[in-house]
Amino acid sequence: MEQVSVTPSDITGITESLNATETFNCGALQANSEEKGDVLTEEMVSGGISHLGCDLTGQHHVLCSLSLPSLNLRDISVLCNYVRLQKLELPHNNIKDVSCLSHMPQLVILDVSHNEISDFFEFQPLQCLQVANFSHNHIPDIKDLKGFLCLRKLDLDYNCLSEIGGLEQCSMLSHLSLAHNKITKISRLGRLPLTHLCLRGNQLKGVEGLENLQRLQVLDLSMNHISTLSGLQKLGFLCSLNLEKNQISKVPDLNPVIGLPLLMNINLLGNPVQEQPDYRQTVIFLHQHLTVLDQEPVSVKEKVSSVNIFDPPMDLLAAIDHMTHLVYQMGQPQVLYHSTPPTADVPYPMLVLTGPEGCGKEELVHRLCQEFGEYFGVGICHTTRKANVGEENGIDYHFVSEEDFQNLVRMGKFVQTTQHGGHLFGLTRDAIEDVAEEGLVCCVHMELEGVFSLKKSCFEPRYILLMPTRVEKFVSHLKRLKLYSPAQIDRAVQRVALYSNTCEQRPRFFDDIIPCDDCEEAYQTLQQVVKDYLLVQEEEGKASSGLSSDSSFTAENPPPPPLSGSRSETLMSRPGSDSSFMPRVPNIQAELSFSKLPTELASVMRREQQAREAVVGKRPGLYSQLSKRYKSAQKPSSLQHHQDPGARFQEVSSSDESRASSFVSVPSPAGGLVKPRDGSILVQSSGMLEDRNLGFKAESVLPPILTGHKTRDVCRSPQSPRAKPTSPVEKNQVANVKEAFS
Ligand SMILES: Nc1ncnc2c1ncn2[C@@H]1O[C@H](COP(=O)(O)OP(=O)(O)OP(=O)(O)O)[C@@H](O)[C@H]1O
Repeated sequence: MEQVSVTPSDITGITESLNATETFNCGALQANSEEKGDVLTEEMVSGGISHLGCDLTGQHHVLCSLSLPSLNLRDISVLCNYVRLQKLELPHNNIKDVSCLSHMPQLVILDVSHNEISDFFEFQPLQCLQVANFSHNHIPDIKDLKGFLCLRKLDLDYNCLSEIGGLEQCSMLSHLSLAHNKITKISRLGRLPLTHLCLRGNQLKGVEGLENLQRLQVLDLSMNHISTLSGLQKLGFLCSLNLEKNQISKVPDLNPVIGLPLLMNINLLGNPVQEQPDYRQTVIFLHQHLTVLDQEPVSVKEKVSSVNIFDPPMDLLAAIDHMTHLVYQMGQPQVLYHSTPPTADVPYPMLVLTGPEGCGKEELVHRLCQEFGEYFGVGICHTTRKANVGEENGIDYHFVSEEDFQNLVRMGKFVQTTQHGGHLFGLTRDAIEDVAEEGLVCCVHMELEGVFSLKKSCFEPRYILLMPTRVEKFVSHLKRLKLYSPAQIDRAVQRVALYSNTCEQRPRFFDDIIPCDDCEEAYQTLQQVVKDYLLVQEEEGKASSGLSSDSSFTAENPPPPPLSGSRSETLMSRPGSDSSFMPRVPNIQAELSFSKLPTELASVMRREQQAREAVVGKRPGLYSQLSKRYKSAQKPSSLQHHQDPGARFQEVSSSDESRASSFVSVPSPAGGLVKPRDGSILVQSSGMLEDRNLGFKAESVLPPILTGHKTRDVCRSPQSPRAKPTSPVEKNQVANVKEAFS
C-alpha cells in the first residue's frame, strides 16, 4: 500500500488519509530515523500518526494521535506544527527538550517516559492535559502545575525527586505515582482529591502528610523505612495498603489502620512484624474486614479460627468447659446421684439466677431459699476469690486456692467453671447433690458464661435473668456498695449489653427476666415468679398465710398449668421499665397459645385435664396404657437395666399397672411433664424401691426429686429435723414444684 505523507496542513479535514495512517509501519519509520539521525521529521510523523477523530471544538475531523516509541529521537521540534494533537506517545527515546508541547493546546494524553528530560513541564500550561507520564527521566523537582487544570493522572516514577510540591492547584489530580525517587518526607499534598498514591521505593520513615487525603483508596508505601503508621487513621476510604519491605515491627504498630472500615488488602511482606508469634491470626482477628493479607486471600476458616483463638464465643467456651469436665468426670468411678436424671425427659429441678455482676442475684438466691426453704436450697459454688467482709466459707462460696480448684477440676468434680474478673468460679456436682439429697430444688446464681456452660450439661434449670434497666441507677448502686473499683463498675455496665444482646439474639434463652433496679421490687417479682412456678398463686388469694393453705388442688379443682398465667406478659410490659435498656423477651406461653387453633387448644386442655385426673388416680387406665406401650417399645434387657435406671424402675413397678402409671412421666401439652401427685403412691413405690439394690450404690433408684421429697417426707428417721408428716396440700405442692422445674 502506498505510504501517505501527512503535513501539518493536511491534518484538518483529511479523511482520505485514514487508511494510510492505519497502516502505520514501524519498520519504515525506524529506517527513516536512522537515515535522518535523531531528528523527528514530517515523514516520520506521518508514519506514526493515527486515529481520525474530532478536534475539541467538534467541528473538524483531525488525525489526533501520534505514537513514535523507541526511535532514539532527540529533537522533536517539528511537532510545533501539529497543534491539534490530542494524544502523543514518545516513550523510549532520547528526548531532552519538550518545549514544543506548548503548541499543542488540545493535548489530552502525553507519554514521554524513558527519555532524558530533566526540566519538568518546561512548556506552557496545557489546559486539556489529563494524563502525563514522565517516568524514567531525570527530573529533580516538580514545578508549579497551576495551569494544568484537568490533570488527573501524573506518573513521575524513577526520577530524581527529593520532595513533593507544585501540585496543590491540581484540583482534579486523582492518581499520583512518585515511585523510586528520593523523597524523604510527604509534604504539600494538601487536600488533593487523590484516590491512588504510589510512593514505593523512596526514603520515607513516617507517613505524616497524608492525613488530609480523605479520598485515598489505594496507597503504596512499599520499600521505604516506615515504622509507624500514625496519620493513616483518618483515611476512611482506604481499601488497599501496601507496606511491603518496611520496618513495621509490632502488631500494635498497625493500630492506626485497624478499624478502617473499607481496608481489605494489607501487604506486610518483608516487615519484622511477620516474625511475631501468631502474626497472621492476630492481624486477621484485629481486622476482620481483610480479604487479602500479604498477597494471600484470607479464608473464612482463618477468620473463624482467629476469633476462636482471641475472642472465643460463649458457645465455644461453654462447649470446651463442658467437654473438659465431662472427660475428667468420666475418669472417675461412676455413681448414681440423687440429682442424676432418671431419663432424658426428667431433669433434676434447678433454678438459676443470672445477671451482671452486682445486680444482687446472690442476695436474692439466699432470700429465696430462706423464704421457700421447703422447696429450695442454695447450691454453693467454689471460687478462688478471697472472701469479702461478712462472707462465710461454705455459705456464700467454698473459698479455695487456685491449686485446690484445679485439683477439683482434675478430679472431675465440676459441672461447670468460669473465669470472671480474674477469679475462677465453679459449680460442683456435690454442691448440687447436697441440695438434691435434701429433696430440694437447687438454686444457684451465676454469670452468663456459667449459664452457657450449664446449658450444655445434663441439667435443665429454669433461668431467671436479673436485669438493670437504668444505667445511672445501676452505676450508683454499684458505687454505693463500695465493693467495686471503677474498672469493675465499667465492666459490669458493659456486660449489661451482653445480657440484653443474648436476650435479643436467642429467644427463650432465659425463662424469665426481672428488672432489678430496686432490690426489694426485684425480690417481690421473683417471689411472684417462683409462686407462679409453684402454682400457688391462686391459693394465696384464699389463704393469707401464703403457701400453706388448707385448700389444695384436686382433680375437680386442678391448678392452672405452669406458665399459663399472664405474669410473664405483665412482667414484660411493666410500666416504667425502660424498654431501650430492657431486652425484649417473647412471651413463650402467648406464642404457644397463638400458634394453636382454638380446637387444638381445647384438645390440649382436655388431655391435660385427663392427665391430672389420671395422676391423682381418677383415670388410671389411660396411663397404664401409656406405660405398657412404653414398656413394649423398650424391650428391656439386663444391660438396659444398668444403663437406664429409669427404665428399670418402670419395669419393676409395672407389676401394678395403676401404680406404675403414676410414675411414668407423660409429656404435657405445655411441653413440660405431668408427674404423679398422689402422695400415697409416692410413699408406696419409694418404699418398694428402697428394698432393691441395683448394684450401683446402696440407694434407691428413683427420679431424683421424688426420692428427695420421699426422703424428706417419709424415709427420714423421726429424729431428723426435717422429717415431718406430709399433708395432702404439701404433697400437691411438691408435685407442683417438680412439674414446674422439670
Ligand atoms: N459457678 C459460677 N459460674 C459462673 N458465674 C458464677 C459462678 N459462681 C458465681 N458466679 C458469678 O460470678 C460473679 C462474681 O461473683 P461475686 O460473688 O464476686 O459477685 P457479686 O459482686 O457478689 O455479684 P452479685 O451481687 O451479682 O451476686 C457473680 O456475678 C456471680 O454470680
